[in-house]
Amino acid sequence: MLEAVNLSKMYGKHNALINLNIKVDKGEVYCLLGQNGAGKTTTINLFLGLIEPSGGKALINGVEVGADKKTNQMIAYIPEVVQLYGNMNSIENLEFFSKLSGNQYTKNELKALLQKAGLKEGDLKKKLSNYSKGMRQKVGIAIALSKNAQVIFMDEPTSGLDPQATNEFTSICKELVKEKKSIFMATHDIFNAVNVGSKIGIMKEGQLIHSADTKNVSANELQELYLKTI
Ligand SMILES: Nc1ncnc2c1ncn2[C@@H]1O[C@H](COP(=O)(O)OP(=O)(O)OP(=O)(O)O)[C@@H](O)[C@H]1O
Repeated sequence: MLEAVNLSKMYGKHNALINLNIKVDKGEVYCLLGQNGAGKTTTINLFLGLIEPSGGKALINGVEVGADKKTNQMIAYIPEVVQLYGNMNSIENLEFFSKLSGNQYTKNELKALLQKAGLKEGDLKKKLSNYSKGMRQKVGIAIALSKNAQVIFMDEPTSGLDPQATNEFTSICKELVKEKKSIFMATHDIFNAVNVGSKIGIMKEGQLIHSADTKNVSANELQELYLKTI
């Protein structure tokens, strides 16, 4: 699970993140909403250990994210556009990236991970240069699975996906939740946030203005709240 305790970040004199306090348990999906520049990516980067906080702390499974990068073994990150090798197929890409994180899998295990992430058998041997954005994202999810990451961070995971790919993405997230993974995503997609999220936060100018449990809010209500907030 992940936790932010009074997590803050200043870039020079600019307060990009102000005293963020959140807790995401195992099997929960936290969706962070907010306009461009609200501080979503800054929050993710602090959890990834790519930048240092100006105050407070970010914790993964109770371990503070720090210079020793110990927490990096427990997490995976799926960016908006998953960077993969276009001249290799999905099995080769997964083999390469899983080796980088110190894991060795047989071809059958690699195939099973890719299929678990939602790729069809017939697509596994196609070169990545022929993959759609949604298919690349599935390879990203397979990489996260191969790492056995307990916490998965995602930046704008449904942007640019068609409704069917978004639907597939939602189903895969629900499967990950069944395996007690924690997911933290920054998104502008209110409908998907209500659909896949267990908790939602709305951020404005570096501050978390609203938090809600998705059980208690509809997409329309969330949209209204979001528009009022920003
Ligand atoms: N490296 C940096 N140096 C200076 N200011 C930065 C830096 N990175 C981000 N900022 C500023 O911090 C604020 C928060 O940016 P951040 O990228 O976290 O927003 P965001 O919510 O992820 O936006 P988007 O939806 O556009 O990705 C913005 O005002 C941004 O200009």
